[in-house]
Amino acid sequence: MSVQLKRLTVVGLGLIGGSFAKGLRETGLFAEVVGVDKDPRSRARAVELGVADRCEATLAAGCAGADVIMLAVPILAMEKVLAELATVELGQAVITDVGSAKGNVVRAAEQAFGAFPAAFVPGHPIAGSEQSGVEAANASLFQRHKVILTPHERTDQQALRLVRKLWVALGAQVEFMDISHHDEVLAATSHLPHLLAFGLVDSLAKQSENLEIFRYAAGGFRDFTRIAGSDPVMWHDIFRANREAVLRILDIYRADLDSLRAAIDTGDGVSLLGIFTRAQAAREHFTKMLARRAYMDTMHSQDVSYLAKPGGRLSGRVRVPGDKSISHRSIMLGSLAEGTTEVEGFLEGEDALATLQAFRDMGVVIEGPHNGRVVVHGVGLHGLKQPPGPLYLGNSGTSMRLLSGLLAGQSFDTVLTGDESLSKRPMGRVAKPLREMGALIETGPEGRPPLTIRGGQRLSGMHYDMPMASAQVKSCLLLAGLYAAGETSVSEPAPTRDHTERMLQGFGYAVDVQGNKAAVKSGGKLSAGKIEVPADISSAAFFLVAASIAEGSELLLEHVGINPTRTGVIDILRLMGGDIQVENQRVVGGEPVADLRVRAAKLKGIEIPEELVPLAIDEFPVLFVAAACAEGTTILRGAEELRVKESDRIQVMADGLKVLGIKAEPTPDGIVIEGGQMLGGEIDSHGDHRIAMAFSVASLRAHDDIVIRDCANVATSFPNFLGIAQGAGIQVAMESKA
Ligand SMILES: O=C(O)C1=C[C@@H](OP(=O)(O)O)[C@@H](O)[C@H](O)C1
Ligand SMILES: C=C(OP(=O)(O)O)C(=O)O
Repeated sequence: MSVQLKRLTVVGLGLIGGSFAKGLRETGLFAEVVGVDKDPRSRARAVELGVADRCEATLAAGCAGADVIMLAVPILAMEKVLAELATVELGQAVITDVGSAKGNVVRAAEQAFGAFPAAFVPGHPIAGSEQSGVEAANASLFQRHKVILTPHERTDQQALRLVRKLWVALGAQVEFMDISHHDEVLAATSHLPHLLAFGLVDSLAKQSENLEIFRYAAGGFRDFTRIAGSDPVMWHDIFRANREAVLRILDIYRADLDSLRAAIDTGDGVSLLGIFTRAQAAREHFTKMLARRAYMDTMHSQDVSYLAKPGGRLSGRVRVPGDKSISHRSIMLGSLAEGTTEVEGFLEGEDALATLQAFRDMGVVIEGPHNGRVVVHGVGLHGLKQPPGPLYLGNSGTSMRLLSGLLAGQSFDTVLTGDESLSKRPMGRVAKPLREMGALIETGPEGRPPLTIRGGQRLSGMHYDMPMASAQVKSCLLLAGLYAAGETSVSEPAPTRDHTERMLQGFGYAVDVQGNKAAVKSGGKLSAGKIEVPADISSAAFFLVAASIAEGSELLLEHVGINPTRTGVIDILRLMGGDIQVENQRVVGGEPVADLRVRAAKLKGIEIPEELVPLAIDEFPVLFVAAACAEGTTILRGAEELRVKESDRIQVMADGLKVLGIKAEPTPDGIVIEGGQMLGGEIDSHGDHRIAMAFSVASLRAHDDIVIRDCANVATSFPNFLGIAQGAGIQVAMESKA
């Protein structure tokens, strides 16, 4: 139990000061709460309303013997109050404030006290309301609101801890920020929007036909101008207090407004679309961020977990989302092409969206995605622009590796970053050959992200013999080859997915493929076209295994891409005794597509042929589940690449299968799995989407519930996995936290 403090003094009994006083009074942290206000009516009301125990008219009387003094006066009055406070005997009192700009308060404190007082903790609660005055005081006003504390370098740590504790006691979320950064951020996110709202309403109101205008002013006007109803005096004060920061952001906005004007004036539709699509995406991102915060609040930042109930049977027809590899490439090549590329069936998963956002950041106008439809306004091979900051690629290895090749040939520098999993994945495999071509690339320790790629280098074509079978490395070098002098060729130790080669050819760019070698020459151009993305066989794989292992199942998977460099999962399941029929084969946009009919079958353990490994590389987690349901032993070799995916998929799957009671022994380059009866248990997916989905499928043959932890990343490759899985007959759902 902490000791009760003696006295809190709140100077200024408006909405914020009154709410602070009332809230803390209710916590009982202080023996006494004293209010100071010039206005006798506010003082009387404060006592009547239980905001303060007593009130005083002067600082000297109110602050005597205070442990904490909160300054909640209007921001322009702060200077005067601080000057007066400096003349009062303050003892050990900690001082804090709630001003919406911090630089001016800090300067006023320095001036008043000679030097910034160590006991002063500047702060700013981001909470307000259209109401004002002590009558509006609300003890829960700050609950779940952010409070930004901007300690000065002289601020005492103990004082800071105390002020933080008070805000936390009021239910606020406390964050720390540098003083000038606070003022810049608030100028941009709060002050500028208020200025625009006040300005627009005034500007329209001054028009002679204003009555007519307002009569037709509907939702857009109302939404945009709601904040023009705020307190004019308070805002007048804020713009004077935060003058510099507001002017800086206002000038930036004025320049952008001029560009908008010019685009309208000249009929430049692509620029307008660019601005609107970028804004819409940013706004959506921001809404999600806010929603996630709200969600974390109530859920106490727990992970997303799945609960899979044992048993089930699959039936019906399923169309899984679009192919991830092809979706990435549709954005990349569409951006580098000349003309407009229309994409259908685009995967709206986080990985492909990370690629999309990266190209938006490099100035490409991209419409959508809307129901899988994306329109990319290509800028040509040399039309990308330097992004404003690092390109954040989330969980996506494909984005980072392919982009590194493409960016090595640009005239500008870029930095590529990713989430915790991507930050551990090896990038030396692309950095090394790119450097041999003349690229300048810095990596983090041990060749891991972030990658800094220096622009303006002259790349030379070369031949590279890949030490591992990797479509990402191959694609990376071919993309760099578009910018390298002469010919760039790559040979691979085993066939890997060839979507880059196919799509380049589809865009009219010559790729010379001879056996295991692919080559491009620079100097060509890409011509935009139409792309139809088939359903992703890597996502379909969960259902191929699910229907194979669940007795009595029959399922039709529609419109699945069956590019021969991707069909290892079908071959392996068939070797295990699986019953899969390929129906209605056709070629769509240069990629073979079919419907896959799968029926339950008695599976048997096999030695997986090594040449099938790269052709089923992403499907092994769920194939291991098939092996666990098969009779006998399944042996995998030559698959060490699985150890450097989103997780170490050999180890993580072995650990999970063991939890379920299956004998699974990892080897350096594979695994040995004995088929058997799966029990239930709790599995850690290590944030790996394919592990989470694989164990959801395992539940069909488990004896008990399977709880799968850390499943949020399923959205990277398979949005709405739960909905589709449930529809087909797998009893998996988000675990509800009772
Ligand atoms: O080129 C691609 O789109 C991919 C290639 C594979 O990676 P590697 O090249 O590392 O094997 C695969 O695992 C990944 O999901 C997608
Ligand atoms: C390995 C995968 O993706 P990436 O390398 O793009 O992260 C995957 O989706 O299984």
